[in-house]
Amino acid sequence: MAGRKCLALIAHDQKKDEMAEFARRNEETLRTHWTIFATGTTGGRVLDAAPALDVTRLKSGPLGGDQQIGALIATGEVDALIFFVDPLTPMPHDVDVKALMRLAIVYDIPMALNEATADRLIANLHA
Ligand SMILES: O=C(CO)COP(=O)(O)O
Repeated sequence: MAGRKCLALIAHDQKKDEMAEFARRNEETLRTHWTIFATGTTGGRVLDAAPALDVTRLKSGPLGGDQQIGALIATGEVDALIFFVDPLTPMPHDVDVKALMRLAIVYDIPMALNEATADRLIANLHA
């Protein structure tokens, strides 16, 4: 749908419940105003929680999904990134996570790393 913005969603395993709840709680706003790209497992959880959403599932993060989202940012296709990061668990693909955040900074994409910021981001950007 023309005029919709593109949102990238990612959540680490310990944050996936939070992401599912975020999607469920904001289903109407997300459905109306946002096209969503998500890493594989996160996208599955989001669709389970909010089936009406337009979600394209990419590869799982550890298998390259973070880098796919980075590529979309680099080509100008992502308007905002919501990444619920688990700060307490070491990740084998930590370099990919850092690279993705780096691109979000380079291309000046609004980036929410927790729920409080994510709520404000989607509320402000869809207008
Ligand atoms: O690991 C991730 C981000 O670094 C998320 O990937 P999944 O959504 O496939 O679990």
